[in-house]
Amino acid sequence: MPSVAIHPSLDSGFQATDAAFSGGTLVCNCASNPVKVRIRGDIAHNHACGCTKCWKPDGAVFSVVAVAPTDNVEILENGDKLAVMDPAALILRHACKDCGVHMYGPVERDHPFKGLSFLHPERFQETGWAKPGFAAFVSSIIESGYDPAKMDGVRGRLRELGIEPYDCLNPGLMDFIATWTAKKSGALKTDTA
Ligand SMILES: N[C@@H](CCC(=O)N[C@@H](CS)C(=O)NCC(=O)O)C(=O)O
Ligand SMILES: [Zn+2]
Ligand SMILES: [Zn+2]
Repeated sequence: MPSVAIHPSLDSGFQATDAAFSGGTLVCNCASNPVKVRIRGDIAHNHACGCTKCWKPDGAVFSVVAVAPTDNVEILENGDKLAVMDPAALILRHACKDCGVHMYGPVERDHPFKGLSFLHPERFQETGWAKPGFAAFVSSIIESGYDPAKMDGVRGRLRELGIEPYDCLNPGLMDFIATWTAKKSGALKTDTA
C-alpha cells in the first residue's frame, strides 16, 4: 500500500539535520529574478501545519513552517515582488506575486508571537535545518478537501515519522500562549513562569 503523502521533504526520508545550521537565504520559485530573503541565525519550532493559510508546494498536504526573530529577517533581492496575502491576518504572509511562494510572515500585532516571522525552511538554498518536531492544525487539512475518512492514516503516518499530530499547536506553544494571556489578564503575576 502506498504511504500517505505528507510533504515532499518528509515523504521519502528527511535530509540530515545539522546542529550547526545558522540560517541562510530563502529563495522563491521564480526562474528569473527570484525573491531572496536572508535569515540570520537558526530557526525555531519547525513543524508541519495543516491549515489552509500556510503555503505548501504542489501536491503537499501539509506546509513545513518555522519561525525566526523578525529582527533577523532581511530582504536581499526583488522585494518589490512581495505582497501581503491577508493584511487582516495575524501572520502577515509576504508572498511572491509571480510564483506564489510565501517568503516570510511577521507577527506585528500584540500577541505572544509578536516579533517572530514565520518562514518555510524548504526554501533555504542551504541544507541542514531542523526536522519538523510536531504537526499542527492536522484536522484543518479537511478544510482543503482531504477525505475525513483518511485522517487515521494521516495521523498514523505522522507518528511513524516521529511527528506528533495536534489539532491546534503543540502543548509547549499552547502553554506559552496561555501564559502570555494570563499575564495580560492578571491571572498570573508577570514575574511568574
Ligand atoms: N482551520 C483554519 C485554521 C487557521 C489557523 O488558525 N492557522 C494557524 C496556524 S498557521 C494560525 O495561527 N493562523 C494565524 C494566521 O493565519 O494569521 C484553517 O485551516 O484555515
Ligand atoms: Zn517568485
Ligand atoms: Zn498554518
